[in-house]
Amino acid sequence: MRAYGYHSFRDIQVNEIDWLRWQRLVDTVAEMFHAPAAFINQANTKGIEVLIASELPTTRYSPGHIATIDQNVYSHYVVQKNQLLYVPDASQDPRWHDNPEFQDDHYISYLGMPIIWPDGDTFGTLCVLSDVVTQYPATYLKVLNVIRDVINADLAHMYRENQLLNQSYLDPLTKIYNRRGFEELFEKNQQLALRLGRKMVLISFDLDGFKPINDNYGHITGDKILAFFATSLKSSCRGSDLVARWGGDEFLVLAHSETEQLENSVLLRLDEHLAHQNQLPKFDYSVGMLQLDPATHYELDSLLPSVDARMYHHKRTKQTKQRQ
Ligand SMILES: Nc1nc2c(ncn2[C@@H]2O[C@H](COP(=O)(O)OP(=O)(O)OP(=O)(O)O)[C@@H](O)[C@H]2O)c(=O)[nH]1
Repeated sequence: MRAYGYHSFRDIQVNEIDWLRWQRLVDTVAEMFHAPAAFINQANTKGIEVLIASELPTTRYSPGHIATIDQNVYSHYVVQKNQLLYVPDASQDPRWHDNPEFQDDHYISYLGMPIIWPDGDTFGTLCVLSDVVTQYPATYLKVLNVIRDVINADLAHMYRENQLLNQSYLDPLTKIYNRRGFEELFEKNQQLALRLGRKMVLISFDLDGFKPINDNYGHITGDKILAFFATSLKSSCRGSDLVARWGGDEFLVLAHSETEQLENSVLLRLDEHLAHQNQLPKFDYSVGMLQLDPATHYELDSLLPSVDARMYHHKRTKQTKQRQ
């Protein structure tokens, strides 16, 4: 089965206030259904990811939990069919006998509805799971439907607001975020990393000898190099990473780091991109990196001198080697 190619939620800004409202909705759903667990899940390239989980001791999955694309979980059905699914008793329904939610975690009943992006794609699910056989009355389904409509409306609002913001957040030459966009989205990404317990890494890039390139080949070629570097950098990162032109020939990336080697793989992919072009003069870059701990709240201003110092150290090391 193919991964869902939908937008990542991390591409759009979510205010803490929206998170809190969604948390209240999910907790209310669990309470109303007397259910041990309720969730808002997102279908993304990793599978089905829990975004919001009911805050109950009986809720077995936390935000960030992922059911991969090959696991036969209930929400895949809702997303793929884009329709409601009610399973009152999975033990009576052979479709679910290999579902780990049922087999391993004993969630025998499921009621879920699709949440929809404003462009019509399925965003994910609002769902209630139970460890006993259920027989929900029709009014319960109606109420869940109304709550789902509220979430759809919230999502549409965030999406539109984001589109407007994005216009003032983009650098016109390179079409990646500008300084303002990076500063604003840094905080949102930090909140999300904290919520999902994810490490992040801040990476600073500066092109080497860019002034002589401008002087020798002209400003237009300089512009093309900046645009090419930005595109290469963006495609070397994941959709959810924050990639920005900080100014001039300086770029910043804030990457969600799930594996220790993430930053190295970004650089490997970037070098591969840069090596596979022969239309523009060859150029190189210097890079500095800083690991961010999810439990610490950082101010961007206080991180920049450290990450820049690492980048300049790299630049000086290369310059020294070249002189030898
Ligand atoms: N073509 C072009 N050049 C730009 C743009 N913005 C800044 N620059 C030029 O980028 C150059 C950056 O110069 P420096 O910061 O000294 O960098 P450098 O020559 O790469 O030197 P090192 O960083 O020490 O390797 C300056 O000459 C700026 O005029 C732009 O939008 N387009």
